[in-house]
Amino acid sequence: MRKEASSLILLTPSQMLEVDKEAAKTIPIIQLMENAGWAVTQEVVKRYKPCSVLVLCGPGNNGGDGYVVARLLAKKGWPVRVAAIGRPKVGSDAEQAAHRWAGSIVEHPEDYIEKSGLVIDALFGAGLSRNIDSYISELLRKARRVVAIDTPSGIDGATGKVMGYAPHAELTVTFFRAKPGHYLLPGREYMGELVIKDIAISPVILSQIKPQCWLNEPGLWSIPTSEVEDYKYRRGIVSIIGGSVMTGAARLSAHAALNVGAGLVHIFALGSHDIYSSSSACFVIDKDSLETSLQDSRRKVWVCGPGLLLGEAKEILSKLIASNVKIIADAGVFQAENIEMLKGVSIITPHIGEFIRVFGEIKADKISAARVAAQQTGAVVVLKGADTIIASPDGRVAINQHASPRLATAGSGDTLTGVIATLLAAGMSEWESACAGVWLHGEAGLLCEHSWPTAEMLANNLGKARDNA
Ligand SMILES: NC(=O)C1=CN([C@@H]2O[C@H](COP(=O)(O)OP(=O)(O)OC[C@H]3O[C@@H](n4cnc5c(N)ncnc54)[C@H](O)[C@@H]3O)[C@@H](O)[C@H]2O)[C@H](O)CC1
Ligand SMILES: [K+]
Repeated sequence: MRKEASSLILLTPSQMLEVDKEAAKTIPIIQLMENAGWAVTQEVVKRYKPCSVLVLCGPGNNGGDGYVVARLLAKKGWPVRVAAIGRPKVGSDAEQAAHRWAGSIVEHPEDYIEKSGLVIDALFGAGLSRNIDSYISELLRKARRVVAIDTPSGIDGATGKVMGYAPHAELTVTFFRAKPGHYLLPGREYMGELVIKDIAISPVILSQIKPQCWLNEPGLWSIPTSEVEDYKYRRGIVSIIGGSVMTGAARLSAHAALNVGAGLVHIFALGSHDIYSSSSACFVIDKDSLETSLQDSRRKVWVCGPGLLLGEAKEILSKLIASNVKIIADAGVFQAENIEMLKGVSIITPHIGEFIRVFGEIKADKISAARVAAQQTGAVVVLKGADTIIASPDGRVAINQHASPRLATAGSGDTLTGVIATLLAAGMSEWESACAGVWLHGEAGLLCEHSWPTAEMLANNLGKARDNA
C-alpha cells in the first residue's frame, strides 16, 4: 500500500525530543510513556508465548517505558523481573513510572539474563549520549532474545552507528516516526523486525519541526503514468555518451532507460559507432557532432560517465555544462578529486569509493557528508550502497532500504543511471528522479530474488518495477 509522505518522515533523536516537548504541552509525558509501554506490550504478546522476562531499565524515559512494559506484562501473568541500571532522577516521569512497578528489582541481572526467555532492552533510546560501558555491554551480550524499546541500546538514532556495543534485537518498537539510525547501516542490522507505533502524538507537530529526512518509498514521489496521448518526445529523450574503449556501460544505461520507459534513447559514441549500433535496433546512434546534437532542444537530459576515460569525461562534461542541459554524472567523472568539475551537473551517482575520491574521507556520518557534497556541487547526490542516501542541495535527504544485495553486480550502477535519466527526462524533478530511480532499481533487484541477476536481467525487470511503484 502506498504510504503518505508524512509517515515516511524520519526524525533525528534531537528532533524527537523536540516532538516530545511539544506533545507534552497537551499530553503529559507520563501518559505518552504509558502509551509507549502499552504499544510495546501489545507487540510482545502478539509474537511471544508467556515466558520469563527480564526488563533492563535505564535512567531516562526509555527506562520509564520499560517499567510500564514490566507492569503490563506482569498484569497479564507473565513472570517479570526488572533491573534498574541507573536510577531515574527524582521527580522525573521515569521515576513516576518506576513507582508504579510494584514488583521487585533484581540487584544482579547477570544472574538471570541468560535464563530469561525474553530481555526487554529499555536502557537507552533517544537520549544515548556516549558509548555503552563495559558492564552494560557484557550484560547485554548474555541476552538470548531481545526486544528493544525505541532502538537497541547503543545504536545512535541519528547515524545508525554502534556506540561501543548494541544487542541484535528480534523486535524493535519505536514511536511516532522512525529515526535515520533504524535504516542506516550498521544500525539497520540490529533492529530485527521494526514496528512504528502511534502513541497519540499529533502529526501536526511535524510542521514545527520541519523534518528534512525521509525513508525512500513510493509516496515520497510519484512517477508519471502512461497517458493515451503519449508520444516518444513526451515520454522523454535520454542521451548517453558512449565511451570509446569501455562500451558496455553506456549500452547498459541505454538498455535500462528503454526498459523503464524512455521514449527515445540516443547514444553519442566517442569512438566507433559499430558496437553501439549493433547492440540494439532501439538505440539511435548520433551521426552529428556533439555541438549539433546539443542544439536539439528536445534533448534535455544527458548521461555522462559510464564507461568514460577520465580525459573523455572531463572534456565532454564541460561541453555539456556549457550547454545548460540536465546532466547525470557517474563513474568516469569521479576519477579525480575535482569538485569544481561537477558544478552545473544535476545529479551525481557515486558509490562510496568514488565519493571519497572526489569529496575526501567521510568524517562525521554519511548523511552529513552527502548533504555537504550536494551543497558544494549544487547537484542531487546519490551516495550508493546497501543504504543508499539521496541528498539534495536544499538539505533534504532520503534513505533507501528497498534493495537487494543481488544488485551488487557489474553494470548495476550503469543501469541505475539510465533509470534516473529516464525519470528526469519524463519531467520529474532532480530530487524525485533520483529517489524514485533508486527505489525502482531496488525493486528490479528484489524481483530477481530467485536468481543471481546480471545487469541485463535487472533492466528487464524495470518495467514491472515501474508498475509496482
Ligand atoms: N518518543 C516519544 O514520544 C516518547 C519517548 N519516550 C521514550 O523516551 C526515550 C528518550 O528518553 P530520554 O530520557 O531523553 O533518554 P534515554 O532514556 O534514552 O536516556 C537518557 C539517560 O541515559 C543516560 N545515558 C545516555 N547514554 C548513556 C550511556 N552510554 N551510558 C550510561 N548512561 C547513558 C543519560 O545521561 C540520561 O540519564 C525514548 O527513547 C523513548 O523510549 C517517552 O516514553 C515518551 C514518549
Ligand atoms: K532501548
